[in-house]
Amino acid sequence: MSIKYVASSKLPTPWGVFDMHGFEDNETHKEHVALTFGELDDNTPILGRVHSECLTGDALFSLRCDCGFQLQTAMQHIAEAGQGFILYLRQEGRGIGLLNKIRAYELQDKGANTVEANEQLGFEADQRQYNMILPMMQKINVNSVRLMTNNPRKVKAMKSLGIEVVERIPLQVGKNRYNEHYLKTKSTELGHIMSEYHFSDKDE
Ligand SMILES: Nc1nc2c(ncn2[C@@H]2O[C@H](COP(=O)(O)OP(=O)(O)OP(=O)(O)O)[C@@H](O)[C@H]2O)c(=O)[nH]1
Ligand SMILES: [Zn+2]
Repeated sequence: MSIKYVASSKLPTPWGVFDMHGFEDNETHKEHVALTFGELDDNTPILGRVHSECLTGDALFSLRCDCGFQLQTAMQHIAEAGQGFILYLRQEGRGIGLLNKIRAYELQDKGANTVEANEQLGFEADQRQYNMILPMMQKINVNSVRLMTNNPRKVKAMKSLGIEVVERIPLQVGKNRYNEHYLKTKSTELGHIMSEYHFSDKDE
């Protein structure tokens, strides 16, 4: 894998003005983005989030998942803290791509859960890779992190790359009647820690 830094600019948002840094993966030709806020001092653990692309949740206001809510809340927390970063990784649909995610949603509309739908399409439940994180973090000068995530496997993947994750900060936002079953499946099948949520027993 070869990640090339391309350019940086300002990104004004409702929560404050971030700096946006663009990267290109020369193997997959995916274009990834890092957002930073404030001065990043590499001696202190930095509040951050590694967010996987979800066009439907992040841009189209979908209530099927929690992605958009997590992204907005993370940006808000970072702005409030005055310092932090977001890595926005272009691995849509846990790595299967947008059109396959829509295929998976079609199966979920017919009763499959999020894991079964991926498997019925011949994919693993989660096909994401995280190797691009390291060169991106090196470029933005962060090596120690307080990570906003409910996914312990993401923490493990980052630690195995040599990144110090000093704290996992839960990011349990956006539960609604359309994603309750999905969030419960993430907790029971994919290992996400959703302890702040109370799930009803119906639907199982
Ligand atoms: N294949 C598939 N991908 C989905 C589905 N719902 C969300 N995604 C994708 O899942 C990715 C986000 O992963 P999640 O499992 O929601 O969360 P996470 O990144 O592992 O963990 P957090 O840091 O807690 O958000 C994004 O790429 C979404 O596009 C689904 O039903 N099927
Ligand atoms: Zn989503």
